[in-house]
Amino acid sequence: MSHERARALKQEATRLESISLTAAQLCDIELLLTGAYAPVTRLMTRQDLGPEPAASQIGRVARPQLQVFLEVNAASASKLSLGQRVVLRDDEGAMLAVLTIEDIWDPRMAAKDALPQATEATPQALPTPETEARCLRVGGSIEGIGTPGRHDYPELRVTPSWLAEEPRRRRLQRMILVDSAAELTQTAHQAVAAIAAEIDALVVLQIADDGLQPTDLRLHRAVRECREALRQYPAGRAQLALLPLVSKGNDVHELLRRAAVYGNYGATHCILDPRDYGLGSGAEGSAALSKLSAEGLLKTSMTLISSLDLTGPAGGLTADRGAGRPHASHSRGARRSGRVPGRRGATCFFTGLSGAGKSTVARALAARLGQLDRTVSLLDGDIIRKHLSSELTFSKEHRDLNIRRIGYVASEVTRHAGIAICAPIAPYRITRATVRGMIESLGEFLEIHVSTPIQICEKRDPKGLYAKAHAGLIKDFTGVSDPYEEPEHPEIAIDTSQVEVEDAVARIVAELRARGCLHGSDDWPQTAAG
Ligand SMILES: Nc1ncnc2c1ncn2[C@@H]1O[C@H](COP(=O)(O)OS(=O)(=O)O)[C@@H](OP(=O)(O)O)[C@H]1O
Ligand SMILES: Nc1ncnc2c1ncn2[C@@H]1O[C@H](COP(=O)(O)OP(=O)(O)O)[C@@H](O)[C@H]1O
Repeated sequence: MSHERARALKQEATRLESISLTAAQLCDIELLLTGAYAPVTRLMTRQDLGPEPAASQIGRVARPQLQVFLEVNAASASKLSLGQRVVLRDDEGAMLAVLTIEDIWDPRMAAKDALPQATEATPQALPTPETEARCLRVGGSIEGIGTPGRHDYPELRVTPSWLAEEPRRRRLQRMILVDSAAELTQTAHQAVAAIAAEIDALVVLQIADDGLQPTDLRLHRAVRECREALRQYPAGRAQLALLPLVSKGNDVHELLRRAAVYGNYGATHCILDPRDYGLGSGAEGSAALSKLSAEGLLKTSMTLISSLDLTGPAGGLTADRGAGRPHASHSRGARRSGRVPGRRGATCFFTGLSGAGKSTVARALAARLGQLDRTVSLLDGDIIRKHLSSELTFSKEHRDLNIRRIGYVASEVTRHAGIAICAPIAPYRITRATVRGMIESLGEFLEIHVSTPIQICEKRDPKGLYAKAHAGLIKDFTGVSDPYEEPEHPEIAIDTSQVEVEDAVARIVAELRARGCLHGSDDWPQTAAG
């Protein structure tokens, strides 16, 4: 999309009703926008979906392979109507796409009671109070404004068009995509390597992002295990990919959805465990996969391979999990007190204008610390306001109360030798000093001023808030109609118009290490192949 179109959409989006997406919905939108759901490129309407098949037909061609629509609760749906344009946002409020609504329906209604079809121009009369708990489905075309700001493993988050070209760039004929690769045993990886050599294929070890936050160590462990597994393959013949897939179930529909996505990422073959999709094990599972292929439910070029002993305790990479982990020898008591070397508690307190880059750098930092096996509590301004401080306004008193609450939670995390990452605006010097006073005696306190100039923040305007503030639609907006008092002596200052996210993170990690909050050296490999 051209810059002009993106700017126009952003401008329009500031006036539109919003839908806040869940992690799974965010992944769906990303898959639609990148072409990973091709030929589906929009949120489907009832017409796109076709008639709902009877249960006995499931598993036959009558059922569309992909079913991608938005589910919203009835309260949100009551603000929507056919033809309306709405902006889709992530949990922080960043604008991702504009949806033009073409259909809204209640899946539990019989056809005769169904809501009007997409062709009707009139706004819909939607839910009454007794239907409040229901989920309604919404379909229509979407236009992307931005991509979700993912800063955990950017080198592993490849697009379908890029990955599909990778075998050719490496002069290989095919691509074997390994579903949920972190679960595979060492023996299974060796078997995959042998098949790949035979059919001249690149092996892609797929890690599903599963909507996990960068603070969730499960994601980092999966990446670590797959990086370890790469050693089973000859150089240049295998690659990791972190795909925006959240599991939608463990049945055949999920398998078909994944197979369609993998095909769009360029896979000619896919290795998966039929048991993960309720298809039985061994010969039974293989037969079920062959049947799906025979029914024409898979891309013709896609072969599902299931005859390997994929998972299990014997010989698995998982067998050595935990061995050699840092700090295994330290007693629990010592760890709790924060006296374990490299495990001192800390608060990284970001402060700066809206759009300065606090959340982006904070999330990337959380992901980096996770890679270094450090658990983190991320206290982002927007998220805190959604949960802990939902009743507060942006008056001076309420902003102070909000920051003191964040400070209190961060102090508890620091006291227990964790790392708290806070990313509010925190515009007032005195309140920031109060928080520093609450934490400094318990662990390290890093005030990180994200000092990006306001002109840059206004130009970025990822949530469209500056446009609204200038139009007088938001009052007391920091930097426009409310003050921001710059820190005088921050531990770190980062102007993100001059410093890349990775470099900002590296500076903070170095500072944490120098203060005894991290163990060992910062030597995790960051190559494109993982
Ligand atoms: N009037 C006004 N001023 C500033 N910001 C506003 C306002 N209204 C809403 N928002 C959105 O709220 C986010 C800032 O919340 P914080 O809790 O970080 O603010 S504060 O520290 O209590 O001042 C801020 O998030 P970031 O853009 O991530 O900074 C905005 O999305
Ligand atoms: N070097 C950088 N560091 C951080 N953000 C950047 C950088 N360059 C561009 N950006 C963009 O600036 C915007 C910052 O938004 P966000 O992180 O939500 O800011 P804040 O949390 O301070 O409101 C994002 O859209 C991000 O992609």
